[in-house]
Amino acid sequence: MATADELKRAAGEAALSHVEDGMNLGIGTGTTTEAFIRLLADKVRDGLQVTGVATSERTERLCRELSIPMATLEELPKLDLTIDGADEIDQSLRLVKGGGGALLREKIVAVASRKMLVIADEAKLVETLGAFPLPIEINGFGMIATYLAIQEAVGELGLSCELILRRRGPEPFITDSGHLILDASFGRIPDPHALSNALLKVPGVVEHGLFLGLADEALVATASGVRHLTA
Ligand SMILES: O=C[C@H](O)[C@H](O)[C@H](O)COP(=O)(O)O
Repeated sequence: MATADELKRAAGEAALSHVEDGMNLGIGTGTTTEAFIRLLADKVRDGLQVTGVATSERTERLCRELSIPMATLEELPKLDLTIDGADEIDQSLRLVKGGGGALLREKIVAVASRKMLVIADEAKLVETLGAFPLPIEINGFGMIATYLAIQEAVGELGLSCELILRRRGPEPFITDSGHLILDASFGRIPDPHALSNALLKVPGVVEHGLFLGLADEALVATASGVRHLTA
């Protein structure tokens, strides 16, 4: 029986074959992506030439520690490929992301990429999105007003959710871009597009963790091998 770490490594290893010499690569955030980064660093040491653009400060630090050449998105505004993890993946490759709080930069980088490849273990595959709490990145100004406006917007869709301010210890969690995160527990999200549109109409919402129509392919590691899914 493979452990979760072994499955993450298997997905990361499979992703390496999608990386070509000379690519400008968006590099995601999270434990699965970290397994990929370590394998990528070995390839770079062996002569593979890539330039990475990180989706978080945490990823930037790890890549630099491992001597992977890095650039900013300002320097490389168009990327060949982004490789990133996910918290949930449905059959249409719609995703929930942001468990690590990197959703905003992850989405900006994914949109700047010609292709997004998701890497994950099979525990991330779901029939319907929503069991994992949906991260909603909000501006700190008027937090309570934004909280109430989200509840109202969600209610208009006939949904209800528990909204919890993410914390790191006793303090609110602050994203790399200086915002807060509300984790929204829906149980299930019957219409992700409708929810996405409703959330983005709330002015205090900066971004949410629904990635719809962004992932092109996914490599999902299972006990019997890595499944290659396409959108
Ligand atoms: O903000 C974090 C990201 O969206 C991660 O890609 C996601 O939470 C999956 O992380 P992990 O590979 O650690 O399960």
